[in-house]
Order: sequence, then structure tokens, then C-alpha cells
Amino acid sequence: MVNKHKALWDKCLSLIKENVTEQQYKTWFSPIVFESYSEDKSTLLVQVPSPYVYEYLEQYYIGLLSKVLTNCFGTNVRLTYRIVTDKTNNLSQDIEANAGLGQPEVQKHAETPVKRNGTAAGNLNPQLNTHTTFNNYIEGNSNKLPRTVGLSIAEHPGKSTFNPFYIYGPSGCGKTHLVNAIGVRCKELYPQKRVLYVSARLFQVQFTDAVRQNRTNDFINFYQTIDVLIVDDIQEWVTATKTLDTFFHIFNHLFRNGKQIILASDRPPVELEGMKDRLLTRFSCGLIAELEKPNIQLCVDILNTKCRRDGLKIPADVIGFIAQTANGSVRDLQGVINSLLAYSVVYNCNIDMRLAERVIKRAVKVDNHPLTVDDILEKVCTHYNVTQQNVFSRSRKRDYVIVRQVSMYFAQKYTKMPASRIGQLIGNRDHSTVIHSCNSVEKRLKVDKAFNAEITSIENTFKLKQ
Ligand SMILES: Nc1ncnc2c1ncn2[C@@H]1O[C@H](COP(=O)(O)OP(=O)(O)OP(=O)(O)O)[C@@H](O)[C@H]1O
Repeated sequence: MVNKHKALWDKCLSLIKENVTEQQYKTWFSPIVFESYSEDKSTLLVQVPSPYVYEYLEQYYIGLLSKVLTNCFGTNVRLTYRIVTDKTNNLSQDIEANAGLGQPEVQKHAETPVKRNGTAAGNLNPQLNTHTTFNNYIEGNSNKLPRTVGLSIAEHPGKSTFNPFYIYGPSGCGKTHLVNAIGVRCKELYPQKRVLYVSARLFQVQFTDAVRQNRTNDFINFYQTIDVLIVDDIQEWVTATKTLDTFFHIFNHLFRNGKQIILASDRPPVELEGMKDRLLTRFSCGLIAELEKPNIQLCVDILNTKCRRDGLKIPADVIGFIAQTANGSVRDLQGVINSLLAYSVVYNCNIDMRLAERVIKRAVKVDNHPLTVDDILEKVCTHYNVTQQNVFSRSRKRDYVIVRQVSMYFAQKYTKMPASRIGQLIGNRDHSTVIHSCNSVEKRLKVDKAFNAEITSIENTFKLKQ
């Protein structure tokens, strides 16, 4: 049966091919993937690779699609797009096509923004990825606070002072995973709650669409029925004034009614240039938490977990090397592991340091800028788990002294700055302190094996910067 429907879809494609240019076909129709056809509902489900493709098809090709689908599947055919909203996490959203496909009334965005029957949770697909949960969200120093807060929100949505919960951090550090995990846990604990994850981009597409169809009120009403609203990547709205104004109304309504709002962004609210103050102050009235780049230990833990889960055997030194060089992006870490696997299978070789070095150069963005004292301080502090304030302080605590000395040693080795300048940048010390520090480190390197290994391991983190 699947084959029969797939053949009908292929026929649609060949009809479309005859009606558009080769380039148009390649861009807009080749990426569409046939998913299924339901005889009961006369509904064809196709996957499109992004909200943008969906929007474009709807805007420019709905007439053509309508004609060829009717021709091949019959007059009652309905079309639903499965829109991939997040490739990494395998997230998608099903949206019914616009008018012209035989249905008596336009019923677009069936799952989200417009007409709905009642507000029971059962009617709503939360658009959550059930694979990214708290269980596989590894905890480390860099995410301890957001993770703990996230758990508490999931247990008491809308009830805590963490409303809204605004989480920000660099790309690939786990924001989407965390906000999704909150939604999943919340749904497990409170199945009756209407939880919804939506990317800012999709929200905007839906809104634009609703405006075009004179359905803005439906759109707002729909979002005002949500109990836990999770919006990802809200930095995408900085120039979308109308979307922001609408979100402002939705936000106020939800907030006033004790509903939970969770927002994720790549920057803190103050850096959302172009957003009006009235929104920024609202974003800031709950909890703003930074998700920092994972430190090396967390990267090692994530890699080990991935290896255990996927049954991979990767030597500890290779894991350590990947963790140190992947620039703190978990996505990069996973990419390196996948590339390593592919290489080892294709070339039938073991995964070792040589292979890791080769793969990493291709997989991770190589930074060709020369090392700065700031870079060095950051790496050394991360390695020893102390803050830069500790290093700059006057404290003679042994742990801080070591970090200061090692930083000065590296600064002299890699930056070619005069000792006086290095001293200035590392806690305002004079040049004799720098010279003394470098001598102490060099002396110790000659006699202390463990210290030697430590220095090499920190140097590995600079490798890609040379
Ligand atoms: N602490 C963690 N434990 C396990 N996996 C993690 C952790 N942090 C991130 N990941 C994984 O890393 C990948 C990237 O994470 P995610 O997509 O959540 O990042 P992001 O911060 O939302 O990135 P972007 O801003 O680019 O969208 C995902 O596969 C996620 O599951």
C-alpha cells in the first residue's frame, strides 16, 4: 500500500517537474520526502526540511500542489507538512496545508495557532523531543544551576519564582536539550497540562500566516491557553516588531494567570538589541541563567556517556583530547565522535590519537588567531577550576599561585610579550614576578612527571590556536 501511495506521490512530482524550472524543482520539491498516506483521512503526509521551505511552498506553489495532488490522489485529498524544526534533535511539527486541497474550510496549523476544540491537553502535540531528557542531560559545573532550576520548574510549573525562566548561552552548549527536558518532565508529572515547545522562527512563521489570513485573534487565543510555553532561540525576534508585540500580549496573559514561560536565547536580555524595554523587563523578572560552555570534565563525561550508550570503545587519551579541543560545543563533540567512527570503519583502522588529530582538524573550527593572555588565563583557570579573580587577587594560596605561575609561563612562551606587560595583565604584578614564575615552572617541569603531564594537557587545549 505504501508503495502504491509513494508511486502516486512520485507521479505528482513528475507533473510538478513539467510545470516548474529545473532550479525551482531542485530547490523546493526535491527535498520533500514522502512520509505516508492515510486512506481514512485522505491525508498525504510529506516531510519538508525547514519552516522556510514550508512557508515558500504555501506561498508560491500551493495552487500547483493542489492541482497535481487532486489529479493523482483524488478531490478529497488533504496535505499535511511534517516540518523539520530542529535537525539536531530530530524535532518536527505537523501543519496542515492551506486552502485549495479540497477541504471545505481552511484548517491550517491544525496543531497550533488557530481554531481548536477545547483546551484539553490531549488535543495538543507538545512538539517535544522525548529523547532529550533530564536522564541524558549530564550535569557539570557549567550547567548545575540551570539544570537544578529546570528540574524544579518542571516539578512546579508556574508556581516558583523562576518565571519566566530565561536561559542563554553559546551555540551547542545544551539550551534546547535543557528546555526540552523541562517540558518532557513536566508532561510526565502533569499529563493534563498544555505544554508547548516552539522555536521563535516557527512562532513567527505561524504569526505571519495568521495575519495574512486575518486570524491574529485565533493565534493569540491559542497561545493564551498554554500552561507551559517554551520558546527557543528568541534572539531571532530582535527585528520582528509585530511578532514581539503579539508575544508581549501572550506573555502578559500567561504570566498573570500563573502559567510558566521558558525562553532560550544565545545572549542575555540586555544584549537583545532592538527589543523594547517593556519586554526586556518582563524577561528579566524571573530567573536569568547562563549556560556556560561545558568545561573539560563535563565534555569527558558527555563523551563517555555517549560511548557507553552507543557501545563504542574509544581510548581515554583520545576522549581527553577531543574534550580539550572541541571548543566547548557539545554538538562539535558529537560530530567528532561520529566522524571518528566513520573514518575507522571506512579505513578499517583503530580509533587512536593520530586519527583523532586528523578528524578534529576537519570537524572543529580551527582558530588561527594567535593566543592572547586572556585565552591562556581562560584555559588555565578552567583546567584548575579557579576563577580569574582568584588569580588576580593578592592571595598566596598555593592553588592560586600555581595558576598564576603557569599562566605567566604560557604567556611568555606563546605571546612573546615583555615580562612587564604579562605581569600587568595577570594581576598587575611586576616583571620580576613573571621571570621568577617562569623559572619555577621550568624547573618543576624537569623533575615532576605529573606536573609535566598537566602542562601538556593544558597545552593541548591551545593546539588549534597556534
Ligand atoms: N549536558 C549535556 N548532556 C548531554 N548532552 C548534551 C549536553 N549538553 C548538550 N548536549 C547535546 O549537545 C547537542 C547540542 O545541544 P543543544 O542543541 O541543546 O544546544 P543549543 O545550546 O540549543 O545550541 P543552539 O543555540 O545552536 O541551538 C544536543 O545533541 C544535546 O543533546
